[in-house]
Amino acid sequence: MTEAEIQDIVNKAIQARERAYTPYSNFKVGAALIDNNGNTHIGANIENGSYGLTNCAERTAIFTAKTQGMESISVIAIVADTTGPVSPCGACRQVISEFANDDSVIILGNLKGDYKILDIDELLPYRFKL
Ligand SMILES: O=c1ccn([C@H]2C[C@H](O)[C@@H](CO)O2)c(=O)[nH]1
Ligand SMILES: [Zn+2]
Repeated sequence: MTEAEIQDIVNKAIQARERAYTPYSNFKVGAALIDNNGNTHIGANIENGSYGLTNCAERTAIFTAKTQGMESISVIAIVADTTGPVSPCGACRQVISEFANDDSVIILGNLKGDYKILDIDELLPYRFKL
């Protein structure tokens, strides 16, 4: 990916983050995903008063994308207001793994513009797969 392409998808994740519903943690996360068809999808974390029903930003984006015809993830960018690049939770790593392949580009960022790029083996080593 070019630097401009990286910035573009990270910016979309930053915009998606504004849609987060976080009355309990006040920790907003945004995600933007480009699927194998070249379509872009966004997601934000949606919390719930029962806490455990909270949906993370990455999973919101992935479930939306799958519903709209995604077969695999080409690129996913995830951002939060963290000191370094955001680190996705274990559940989200497993869900990303379900739709990732060896070429999937996973961009972890923050609002300051720090980012790191990983592949799925780096994000979730020795992952469960049927
Ligand atoms: O990978 C993650 C980890 C956490 N969160 C959200 C869930 C919750 O709303 C808030 C605090 O855990 O951050 C995400 O969106 N993605
Ligand atoms: Zn998560």
